[in-house]
Amino acid sequence: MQQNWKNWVHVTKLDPDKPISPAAVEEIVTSGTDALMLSGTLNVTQENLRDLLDLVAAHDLPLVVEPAGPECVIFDGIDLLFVPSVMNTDDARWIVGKHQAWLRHGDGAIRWEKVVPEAYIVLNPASAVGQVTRAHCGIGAEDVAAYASVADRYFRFPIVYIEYSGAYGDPAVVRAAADAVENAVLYYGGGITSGERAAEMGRYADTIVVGNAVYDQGPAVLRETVRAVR
Ligand SMILES: CC(C)=CCC/C(C)=C/CC/C(C)=C/CC/C(C)=C/COP(=O)(O)OP(=O)(O)O
Ligand SMILES: O=P(O)(O)OC[C@@H](O)CO
Ligand SMILES: [Mg+2]
Repeated sequence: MQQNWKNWVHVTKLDPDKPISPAAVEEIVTSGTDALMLSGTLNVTQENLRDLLDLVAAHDLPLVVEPAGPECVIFDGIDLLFVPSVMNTDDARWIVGKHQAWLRHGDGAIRWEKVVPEAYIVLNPASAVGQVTRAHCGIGAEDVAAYASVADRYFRFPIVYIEYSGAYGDPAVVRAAADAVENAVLYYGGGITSGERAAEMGRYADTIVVGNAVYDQGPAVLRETVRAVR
């Protein structure tokens, strides 16, 4: 399970800050998605994370937690911990500072075999992640490609994540990132609300992430996005 993540083509991102019914969970886990990622920028706590984990744990899909800070790190009951660093911010807290604090003040119980670092390139200035990290979102395809290349070839991040959270991105930007990345797995997330959009971004990204649509349109949308990238 722990190495297999490189083969995922479709990931569903669930937000511990949003309510979800057991019926919706049932529809999500049977949609054909490869894994569930539990993540959000705002209002994620150990408590709401645990509550969501309790709802999804009975099913045997891989479970990933993607923490927005050291306070949302957990290891029990999950398969992998995807830890972001934001490439396109000037605020070093979001590149390495939170990580230093995590190791400095943590209890030393980091399960490194579960940790997968992610290089985020944040491109929607209206998203919570864009606002919180003060990412430079107005950059062009060549800038994005250069960040992707630095993340992949220099820092050797195993994942490069093109993040438009809440908005559908520019396929030309994702294509430029795909051309630039040699070894990393390329993630795309943002505004995937249909099979068409899933297919378009899935042409360039190795793995697509569907988040808000599950809540805004209902979990039925997952099946068509899964079908589009298989
Ligand atoms: C050192 C540790 C353990 C963590 C630090 C992690 C860092 C640097 C995070 C920075 C980027 C970030 C806040 C990532 C969270 C994952 C993410 C992008 C979730 C999606 O967020 P949105 O959809 O914008 O937010 P809401 O869903 O909360 O509105
Ligand atoms: O919520 P959406 O817009 O689908 O974005 C998915 C994910 O990339 C958010 O971190
Ligand atoms: Mg979100």
